[in-house]
Amino acid sequence: MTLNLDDAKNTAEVLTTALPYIQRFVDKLIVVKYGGNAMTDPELESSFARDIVLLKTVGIHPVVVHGGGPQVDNLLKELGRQSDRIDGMRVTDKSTMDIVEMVLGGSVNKSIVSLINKHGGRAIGLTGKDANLIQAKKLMMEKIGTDGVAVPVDLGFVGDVVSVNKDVINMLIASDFIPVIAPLGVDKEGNTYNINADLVAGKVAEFLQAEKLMLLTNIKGVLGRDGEVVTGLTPKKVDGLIEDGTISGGMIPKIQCALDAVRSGVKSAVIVDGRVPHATLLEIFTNEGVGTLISREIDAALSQS
Ligand SMILES: Nc1ncnc2c1ncn2[C@@H]1O[C@H](COP(=O)(O)OP(=O)(O)O)[C@@H](O)[C@H]1O
Ligand SMILES: CC(=O)N[C@@H](CCC(=O)OP(=O)(O)O)C(=O)O
Repeated sequence: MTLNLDDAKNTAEVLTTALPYIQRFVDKLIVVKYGGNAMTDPELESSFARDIVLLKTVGIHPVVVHGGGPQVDNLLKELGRQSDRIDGMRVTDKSTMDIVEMVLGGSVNKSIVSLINKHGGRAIGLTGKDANLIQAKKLMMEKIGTDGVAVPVDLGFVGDVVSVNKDVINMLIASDFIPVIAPLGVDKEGNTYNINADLVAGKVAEFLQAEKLMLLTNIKGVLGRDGEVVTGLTPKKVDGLIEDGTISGGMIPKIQCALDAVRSGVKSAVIVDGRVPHATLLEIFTNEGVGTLISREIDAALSQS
């Protein structure tokens, strides 16, 4: 086979374009939240796995936290059951918890691990229960009633993250593994909790002081009142958009986690369209990125207003 010089030049150009980004992120930790809605197409799943392997190969350290809400819904449906959601959180009774654990800690976790390993990575799957990775407590939620008074809402075995055992993750990274974490947590009494995966990803990024938190989902970014992608988000703006119903459902915990993460020291958080092939690479290796960026600079400057 003869070398096509034009093709080779293009390839070389693409590779050298990536160089400053590789230099910027080398040895840094990037937490990638892979949402259940982004796991819809085998080709996209493969491109995600290859992106993760590529990052690791060039010396960047990805930590994957995955969701799987739609996959849990599917099994519940097959079993003739259903569960309610309140502000994006699944109301989780004991038997729903068993199903959530089976799906997230079982089939979803293992299929991501297998795919990354198939592409040459060294992924290791774990839930927040392994080595007490994610210490949790019952999530307390309140809703404002029509009379303006806050009333407590019981979501069952839904957890909030108390702490993340960063030593376990750092040890895995030091041994060249790619941690793939299912969003389950455990409390001091040994109770298992179902935790929103965005929340887990945000806390993992925070405890590890990651360079970037990337939330992959099935939409081009945070959409405003006219359906446009919103930029320059401030806590105040976000509150307004939630209050008038522009931001709803699963986007509520997602945007709140992104804001919390940057306030707690993560350099930037981005909500990325996981339906774009190689979204992870495009986000890291281009200036434009492919989603709604929340950076510490924007947050600090705009939250004054
Ligand atoms: N203002 C908004 N901008 C973008 N998405 C929104 C907004 N409000 C609600 N959503 C919904 O949030 C969804 C993303 O949350 P979720 O379904 O939990 O995703 P994932 O499974 O990737 O975590 C979008 O697909 C969209 O339907
Ligand atoms: C409490 C709660 O809602 N937990 C989620 C955990 C999975 C998740 O967050 O999945 P996605 O990221 O794909 O939405 C659930 O049971 O669906």
